[in-house]
Amino acid sequence: MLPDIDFTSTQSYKYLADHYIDIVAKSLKELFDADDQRFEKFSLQFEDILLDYSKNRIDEETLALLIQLAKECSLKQAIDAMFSGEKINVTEGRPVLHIALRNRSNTPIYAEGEDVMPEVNRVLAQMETFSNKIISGEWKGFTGKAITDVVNIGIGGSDLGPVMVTEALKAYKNHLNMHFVSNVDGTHITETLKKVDPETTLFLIASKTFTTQETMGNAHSARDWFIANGGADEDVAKHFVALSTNTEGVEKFGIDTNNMFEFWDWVGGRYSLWSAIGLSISLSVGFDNFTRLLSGAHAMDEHFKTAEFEQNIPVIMALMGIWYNNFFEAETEAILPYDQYMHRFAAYFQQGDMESNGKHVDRNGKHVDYQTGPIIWGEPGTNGQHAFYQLIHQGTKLIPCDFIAPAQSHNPLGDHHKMLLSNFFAQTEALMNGKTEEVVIEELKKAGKTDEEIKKIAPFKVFEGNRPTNSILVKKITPYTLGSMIAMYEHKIFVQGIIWNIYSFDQWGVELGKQLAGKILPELKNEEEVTSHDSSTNGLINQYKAWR
Ligand SMILES: O=P(O)(O)OC[C@H]1O[C@@](O)(CO)[C@@H](O)[C@@H]1O
Repeated sequence: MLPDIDFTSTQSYKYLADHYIDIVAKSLKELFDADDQRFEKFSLQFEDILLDYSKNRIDEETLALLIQLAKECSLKQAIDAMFSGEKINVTEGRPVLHIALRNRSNTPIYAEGEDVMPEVNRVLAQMETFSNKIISGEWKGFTGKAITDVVNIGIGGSDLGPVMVTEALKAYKNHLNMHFVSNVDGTHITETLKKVDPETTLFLIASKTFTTQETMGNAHSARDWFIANGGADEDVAKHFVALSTNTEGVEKFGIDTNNMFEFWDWVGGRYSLWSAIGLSISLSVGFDNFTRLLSGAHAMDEHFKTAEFEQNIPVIMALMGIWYNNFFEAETEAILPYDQYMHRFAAYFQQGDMESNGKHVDRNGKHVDYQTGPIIWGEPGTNGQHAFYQLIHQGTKLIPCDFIAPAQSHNPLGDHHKMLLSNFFAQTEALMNGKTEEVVIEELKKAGKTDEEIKKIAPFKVFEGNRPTNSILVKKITPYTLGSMIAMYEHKIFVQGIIWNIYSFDQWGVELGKQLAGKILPELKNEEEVTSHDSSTNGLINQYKAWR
């Protein structure tokens, strides 16, 4: 079972609260000036991934206390509980075994007493065979043509992972055109269908539950379009496949269960890209690259499961986050990949982190009296520098940032990669050191400014610095290293949930909005004035009716 510990009552928490007073009085610059071994002490390498966490507001005592906190929260017990298939998703009564989906060593992993690996491998084999048929052109549409376009219809974990990975691995993609439809806004499916030919398009209906309003709505519209453009009912099997846990729902929609790629309840939606939900990835970059993605994640799983906390990258990342979230009162974390292919990486972990740890009751159902999950956001560098770095550098909010960059580019064009990386290195240095008023004044004098001018402008040009960052340098973003990085963040999220004593694998918070939308939808289908809600909701609905 999961431990049940209030981390704020632990000894290390109390020591950390005291220690915070000391550490906050020291600037990062002072910490670096005092110890020329900081980089060596506060960086870890896992295969081709380097985590430099030395630009954090920590010293050796901080790290020791944070690790002690993890131990006092019985983190190892929790890790073992997940990997051994215990039902740690307690409110849904399920194990959490996305690690089994990428268990390339094939050691037995048990869910409810049954080794899940034979089924995992069956679906992987099905994905391989199908991917090869589509990619090779062996699979034909209803007019005998090969498939040229794949449309994945899904939302949340049935969309964000496939989108992020197919974008991040675009350098590996084949001839198939990939499209992703998620929003129930008719624009999304309409704009996509304009681009594809019913004779050569394959639709993947990706939905763990096969009940999600957006996905079912889009799937029915896609099917209607297919039939209206030459397809017949008997042709649906050649152009529609389902990725789901819900066999009955798939059959009810009218997809042949031979065209169903199954996954299981012990796979959370936001942790499902490793499952049949990853079929679009396999189609886009080939099954071999999909298995390399799995292998990279598996390697990180083994690291997470076995490494001492001091050497454990996901644990260290998690503890840095706890330090800022619960002691520095930072409310957000930015993920800033200096790689254009990784442009959806932060968006992916908006669901991954915020749907996992955006919880306000602990595992006893008691309202917490401390902060839990942070707000996750971010955009690729260098674009973010021209959008929100002003606030990160000179704003009043503390924003811990993860800077991510590949040493090698897939597109080594002229000096572009050196320019990109010069910014990657410079930003964390600038955030750490800032720029003092003395230096500002010196620069303004050199620029020939008068004392009067200097007096006016200098305060606006001062950078406090002392703004913490992690730097994650990866040799090259490949299917393998991407898999490792995704798993690295997944396990960071897990660790934080354990320390905050919350359940990270349910998502009851997404239900109320859906429930109320279900009540409002029929009200929108008539012309009557609506009075059943508060005055705001009534007013909005009635104005909509007047204007439509
Ligand atoms: O895969 P499906 O069952 O269609 O769910 C889609 C998404 O909807 C949720 O908001 C849950 O309702 C996410 O957790 C999930 O990834």
